[in-house]
Amino acid sequence: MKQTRARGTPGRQPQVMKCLVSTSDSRNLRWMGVRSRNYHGRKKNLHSSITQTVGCFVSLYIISPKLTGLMVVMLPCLVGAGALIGSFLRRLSRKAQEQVSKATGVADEALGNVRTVRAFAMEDRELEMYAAEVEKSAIMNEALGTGIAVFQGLSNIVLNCIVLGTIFAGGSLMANNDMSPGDLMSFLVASQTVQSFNPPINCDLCCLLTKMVRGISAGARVFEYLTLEPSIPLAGGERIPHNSLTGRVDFLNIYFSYPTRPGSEILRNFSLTLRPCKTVAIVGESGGGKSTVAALLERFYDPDSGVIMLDGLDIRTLDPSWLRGEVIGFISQEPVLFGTSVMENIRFGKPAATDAEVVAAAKQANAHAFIAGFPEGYNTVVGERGVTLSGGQKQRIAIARALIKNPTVLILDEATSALDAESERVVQEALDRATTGRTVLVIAHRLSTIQGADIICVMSNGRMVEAGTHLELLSKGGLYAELIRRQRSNGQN
Ligand SMILES: Nc1ncnc2c1ncn2[C@@H]1O[C@H](COP(=O)(O)OP(=O)(O)OP(=O)(O)O)[C@@H](O)[C@H]1O
Repeated sequence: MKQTRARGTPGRQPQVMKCLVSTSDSRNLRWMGVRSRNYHGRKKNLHSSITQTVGCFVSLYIISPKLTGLMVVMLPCLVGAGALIGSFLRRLSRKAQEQVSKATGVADEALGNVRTVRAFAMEDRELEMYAAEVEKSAIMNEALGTGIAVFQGLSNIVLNCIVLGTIFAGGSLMANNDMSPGDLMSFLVASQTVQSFNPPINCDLCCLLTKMVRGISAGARVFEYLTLEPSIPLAGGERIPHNSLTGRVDFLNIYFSYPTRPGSEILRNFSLTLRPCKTVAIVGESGGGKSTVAALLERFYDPDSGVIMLDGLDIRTLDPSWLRGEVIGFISQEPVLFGTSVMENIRFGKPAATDAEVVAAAKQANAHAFIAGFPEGYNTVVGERGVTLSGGQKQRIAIARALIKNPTVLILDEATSALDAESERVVQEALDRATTGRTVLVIAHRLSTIQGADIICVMSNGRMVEAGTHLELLSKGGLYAELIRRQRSNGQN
C-alpha cells in the first residue's frame, strides 16, 4: 500500500483507480497525436518506460496469469479502437490547422498589401473575407475540441470499467480459490506502474495553464491593435455627384512631415494645380517628396498645414472610401496582385463589375490578348503576389484594375520604371490610352516618359522649384535641364 500512495496525493480516492484514470488521459492525447511534440520531447525516457512496462507485465503474469491474459486480450481491442478514433481526430486536426493557415494567409496578404487595399477602399471586403475564413476555422476547431472531449470522456469510462472488471474478475477468481485477496491487491497495484509510461494529468493541467497564460498575454496585444482607431476615418463625408465632378485638384501651401519623423519636413509650402483632363508630371531627385504628394492626394495622410482640394472642396470633408474607391486610380511601380484569379484581381477595382466590364478593362490595358492566351483565361490563378506573371503582365493587370472603376483622377507612380524596354513599350501604350480624358499625375524617374506632359513640375527638398513644358524647362537651363543632362550622360534617354 505504501508503494500505491507514493505517486499520488495521500488521502484521496482509491489510488489504483486514480492512476488508471490519469493514465487514460495522457494516453488518449498521445494516441491522437495531438501532443506529438511533447511526445517527441520525452523520447529520451522512452527506453526506460518500455522496460518498466515490460517488467510490469511480467510481474502481473507472475501474480495472476489468468487476469494478465484477460488484460492482454482486451488491451489491443481498446488500443485499436482508440487508434481509429485518434486517426479521425488527427485528420480533423490537420484540416483545422490548414484552415487556420488559410485565414492567416488572407490576413497576411491584406496587411502586406495594405496600401493597395486602402487605395481601392477595400478594407471592408478584406475584413469580410478574413471573418469568413476565421469563422470556418472556429467551426472546425470547435468540432475538433468536441471530438477530443468525447474521446477523453469515453476513454475514462472504458478505463474505469477495466478497473471494475479487474476487481470483478479477481473477485470471481477469489471465490473459486484461484487467487488470494493479497494477489488481487498486488495485481491492482502492479498494474498502475504502467502509468509511469505517461505523466499524470496534473502535468497536462500545468501545460494547459501555461499555454492559457501565454495566450492571454498574446491576446492582449491583439485586442490592443483591434481597438486602435485610424487617424483618418475609412468612410464618411461628402461625395461629389459623378456627372458634376471635373477632377480639378489643388495643393495649396502644403507643409507635411511623416508622423513617424515629426522633425523632418518632407513638403514645404508646396502648391500645385492639376487641371481636368491634363497630365502633370512631377520629377526631381530621389527622396525629394514626389510619392508623398501622391500619398497625400490619396489621403493616406493629412498635411500638417495647407489644403488639398478636389473641385474646390477640401478633401478632408470628402468621403475617403469614395475618394479612393471611385475617384482616384493608382498605379504604382511594383504592381501588387492578390493570389486569386486574373478576373478577381481586375474586379478588385470594382467588386460589382460584370465579366464583360472586366474584359473591357483588360482590353483597354493591353492585357486581353495575353490573358486569353492562358489555358484557363481569366480564371488563371496568378499565384502569391502574381509570381506566375511577368512584370509587364502584372503591370497591365494592375492598369486594368485601376481603369475598371473609370477614375476621374489617375496617379501613375513610376509605373514603367521597373520594366524592360519591350514591356515598357506595351505598358506605355496602355497608359497613353488610359490617361485620355482624365486628370493625371505622373511621378517619374525616367524623364523620357514624361516629355509629352502638359506641365512638368520639378521638386527639390520638398518644394516645387520649376514648372513648365519640356521645352520651356530645357530652355530655362535650370534643375530639369541638369537632370536631363545627368540621365543622358548615364546612358538613359
Ligand atoms: N512612411 C514613411 N514614413 C517616414 N518617412 C517616409 C515615409 N515614406 C517616405 N518617407 C521619407 O520621405 C522622404 C520623401 O519620400 P518620397 O517617397 O516621397 O520621395 P520620392 O521623391 O518619391 O523618392 P523616389 O524618387 O526615390 O521614389 C524620404 O526621405 C523618405 O525617406
